[in-house]
Amino acid sequence: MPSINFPEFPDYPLVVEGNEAEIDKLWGAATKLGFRYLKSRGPDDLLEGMFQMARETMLRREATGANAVDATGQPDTVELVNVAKDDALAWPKKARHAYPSTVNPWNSNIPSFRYSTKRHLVDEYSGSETHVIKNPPSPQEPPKVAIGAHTDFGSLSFLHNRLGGLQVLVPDSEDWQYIKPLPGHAICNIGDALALFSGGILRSNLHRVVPPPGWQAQFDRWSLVYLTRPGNSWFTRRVKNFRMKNRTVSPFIYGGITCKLRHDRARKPG
Ligand SMILES: O=C(O)CCC(=O)C(=O)O
Ligand SMILES: [Fe+2]
Repeated sequence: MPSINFPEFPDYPLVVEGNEAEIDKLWGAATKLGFRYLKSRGPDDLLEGMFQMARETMLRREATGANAVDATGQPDTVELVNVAKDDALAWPKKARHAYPSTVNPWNSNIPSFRYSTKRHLVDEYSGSETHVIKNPPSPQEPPKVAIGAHTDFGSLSFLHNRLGGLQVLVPDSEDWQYIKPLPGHAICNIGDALALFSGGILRSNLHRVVPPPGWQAQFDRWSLVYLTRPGNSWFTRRVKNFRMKNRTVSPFIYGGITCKLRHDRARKPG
């Protein structure tokens, strides 16, 4: 198996001070696995509040199985409550979506909605959102995959979970490995937008959620993930397809960077 630490714990104050060893650790985590632990400053009350909000919301409307988890079309087993950053910051005004009354009181309380960089200005509309996810114990043997293999669509994702079940595909292998939840830590991973912005140097790694291992499997698994996306002005724009060696190449501009997608099957250039 390739040697990779699962995952690293870069010490951010030292990174900011310019400590070479910690910078190397962060760089290694961002380029090899795309996942790392992040010491989080005690958001436990907030987490509990979000889970309670989602419990009340899900009592009104249960919906699972919106996505397939594998190539056979097997549906997922999770329930979600999603809150858009723009609505949270505009609350009690509506920015984009309407929510059940159980959601609104909590919307403006999420500190990670204040995450800000040049491409992620707090006041600029974007697709950033929080997902509160519930996966009930699986009645089936073997238990069903809860969320199928995927990469995250955004820049950075910040995940809080208490039970196991999150697995990453070990780079250059076919092995799935658990990422253990650690008290006082969030799990931070790189998504597709940051992988694109970096020209593929930063890694957006495949991951999935399976029912928690061992004795944990008897409990509902709750997790909260905040998915950041660049502001809407950092748009994606198709340029023009062209043919190359029997392939169609679709260049597009994303956040000012030109990227190229190659389709294996030749299509008529657009
Ligand atoms: O619940 C988890 O542990 C991970 C969820 C996840 O990967 C996602 O929502 O994109
Ligand atoms: Fe994910």
